Order: sequence, then C-alpha cells, then structure tokens
Amino acid sequence: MGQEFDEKQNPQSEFHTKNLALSVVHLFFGGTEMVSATLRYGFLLLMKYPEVQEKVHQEIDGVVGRHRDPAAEDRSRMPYTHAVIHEIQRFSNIIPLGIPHAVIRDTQFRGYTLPKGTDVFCVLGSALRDPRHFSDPERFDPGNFLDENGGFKKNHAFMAFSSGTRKRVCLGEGLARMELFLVFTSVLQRFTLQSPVDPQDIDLTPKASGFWNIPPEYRVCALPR
Ligand code: HEM
Repeated sequence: MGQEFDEKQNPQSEFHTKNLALSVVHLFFGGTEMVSATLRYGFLLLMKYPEVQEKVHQEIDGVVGRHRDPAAEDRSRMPYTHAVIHEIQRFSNIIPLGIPHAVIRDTQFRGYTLPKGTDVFCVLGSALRDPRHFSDPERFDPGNFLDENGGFKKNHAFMAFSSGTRKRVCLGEGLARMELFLVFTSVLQRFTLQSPVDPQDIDLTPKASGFWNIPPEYRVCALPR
C-alpha cells in the first residue's frame, strides 16, 4: 500500500486504507447490484404494464430499427423510453434512505441543532413519492417525465442518484444511466417480455426492503420479436 494511504503519516488525510477499501466496495457494489436491481424491477414493471412496453417497442422501431444495435446517441431522440427509465427508477426506489453522511460542523436545520459528527440520512424515497411533484405517486406512470408534446420533462424531485452537487451524488450516475438505456433498449429491440402470470396478478412488493429495495423473484418469457 502506497505511503499516501498510510493514515499514520498524516492523521488529517482522507487517503487511508479504510477509505480506499470502502471506495472499492462502493464501486463494485454500485456498479453491479444497483444497476442489476433496477433492470430486474424494470423488466417486471414492463410485464405488468404491457401498454408501456408496446410504446417503448414502437419508439425503438422508429428511431433505431431492427438492423443495428442501439447507441448512446439514440437516447436524446427517444423521450418516451428515457421517461420510462426514469419512472422505473422513481417507482422502484432502489435506495430509499440514500447512504449515510455526517455533518462536518455544528449545523442548524429547521430549528434543530445537529452537533458535528451527527449521522444524516437523505430519505430519497420520500422525494420520489412526493405528491407535490408527482400527481399520483403510487401509480407507475411514465407521464411523470413527459411534457404535453411528448418531450422528456425533468423533475427536480427525481433523486434516485441522491441530490446535491459534485461529491453528494452517485459517482457512477452517468455510467448507470447509459447502462440502463442500452440494456433496456437492446433487450426490448429483440424481445417482447411476457409474464407467465396475468399482469394484474404481478406483485411488485420488494423481496426485502431496508437499506435498499430488492425486487421480487419472478419468471419471464422473452419472446423473439
Ligand atoms: C441505477 C444505478 C445506481 C443508483 C440508483 C445509484 C445510487 C447511488 C446513491 C443514492 C448514492 C449515494 C450518494 C450520496 O448520498 O452521496 C450512490 C453513491 C455512489 N455510487 Fe451509485 N448508483 C447507481 C449506480 C452506480 C454505478 C454504476 C457506479 C459505479 C460504477 C456507482 C458508484 C457509486 C459510488 C462510488 C458512490 C459513492 C459512495 C461513497 O460516497 O463512498 N453507482 N449511488
């Protein structure tokens, strides 16, 4: 381990072994499980709402076609698919409590004093289901991210990657967004996803819910298009 990671050399430094190890864990965990859980929830939602899947199919056919792979540049021309992916992330609420942070100085917040070092959780799930920003938050509705002309509409309460600038959002946000777009469009370009059970009977309740929401296990029929 390089000298710069040896906290004994400089007790003020953040470049120590524990931080290095946790950063590597976060990179592997974020880079695999978070995207995978979102995809698993997404496929389940698309089976439960076949009319949404059908519109994504139409957009893929119109913009990408069937004879080449989807590419990153396609995303800006696919507002409906972009909105569906946002709605999948909003609805599935993969990391409801965010990750813990701590205040670095005594902090006043809404009349409370948070002493230096207090753990703080940004409850992302409450923003994602905030009725002031999403008209019917318990309903899966890609319209939450579409304007009246069918264009993509940002919503500031969308905080699946947390909020804030620079350090306090997901480090892998750009990568994760592109992975989600490319995987969803590549799969749906080739397949129609159908559930062996009636869509109305698909239960979206997480298999486990705590620090993160784990989607339920399910079976899928991938029918070539
Ligand atoms: C859908 C996929 C993902 C979601 C929903 C997600 C969400 C989050 C959230 C909410 C945070 C906490 C931000 C904060 O409060 O500071 C975070 C942090 C982080 N994410 Fe992601 N993430 C995803 C994918 C990824 C990917 C693909 C990578 C990297 C390859 C990644 C790497 C990280 C790292 C390194 C952190 C910082 C952890 C720390 O502060 O030590 N994430 N992510």
